[in-house]
Amino acid sequence: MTAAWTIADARARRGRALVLDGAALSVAPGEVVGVVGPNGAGKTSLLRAGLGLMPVETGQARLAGRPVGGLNPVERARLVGYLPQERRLAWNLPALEVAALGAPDLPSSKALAVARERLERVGVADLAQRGVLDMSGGERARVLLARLLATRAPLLVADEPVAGLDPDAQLLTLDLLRAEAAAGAAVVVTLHDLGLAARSCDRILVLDHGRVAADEAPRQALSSEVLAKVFRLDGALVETPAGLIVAARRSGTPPP
Ligand SMILES: Nc1ncnc2c1ncn2[C@@H]1O[C@H](COP(=O)(O)OP(=O)(O)OP(=O)(O)O)[C@@H](O)[C@H]1O
Repeated sequence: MTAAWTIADARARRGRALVLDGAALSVAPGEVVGVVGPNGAGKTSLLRAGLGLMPVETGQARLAGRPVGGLNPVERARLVGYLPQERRLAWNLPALEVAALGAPDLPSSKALAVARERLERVGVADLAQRGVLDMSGGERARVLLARLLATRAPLLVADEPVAGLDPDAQLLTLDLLRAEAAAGAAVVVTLHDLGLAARSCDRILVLDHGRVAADEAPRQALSSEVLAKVFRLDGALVETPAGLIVAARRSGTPPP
């Protein structure tokens, strides 16, 4: 099966600093890949480089087997829906219209119908007519998730989609992304909650200083060794009735 997205040997700088140092990623249809790593590890840079949104010194990125650099914006938008980390919005459009921006390929009435359904899925149908700048941060984040889901793209890339969301909305977000994967999409999501990543992702890519420290099933990727080396945590994945969680304390600190 052709991978939905591959990035190989990505090397990139921000200013003079090397922020990607040979990083790689691949995701197949039906798969949810979590990208984790400490602040500044290069997660956003990897996504942006792989989508052709940031220059690279070396590296090859392909969407559905096609080099990203050779795609025009319309072709790229058909292949991937992207939720950037920065939730910046300039215009105070109603939530419904913002969500409908995810479906520019559809006639307006159909795009609005898709948008309405996605707003329902993310639990903010009652805010459909509210301006997105007149909402709480978490409500706005849900509207932007609805916009991502409205793309119906075969690859969904979400950069910290649960930031600022309440616990129920965090779990709902991952459930919705998992449902997209079950329906055949490839999903890549960056997360800081390692337990949520372990419970929700088929595979976890751990980035450390722009390099891949692990790219495996959650139990292997988030081993105690990786938690110590990459995250400077003394900890372990623990099975609970609700699934895996990470129990950890900062390395070198005494138990409570
Ligand atoms: N606009 C920028 N200009 C200069 N350096 C930048 C810029 N954005 C990011 N960087 C640097 O690039 C490196 C990687 O940043 P990146 O945003 O990819 O990390 P991240 O893993 O997504 O971090 P976080 O978890 O904090 O969101 C960091 O060292 C960061 O300081």
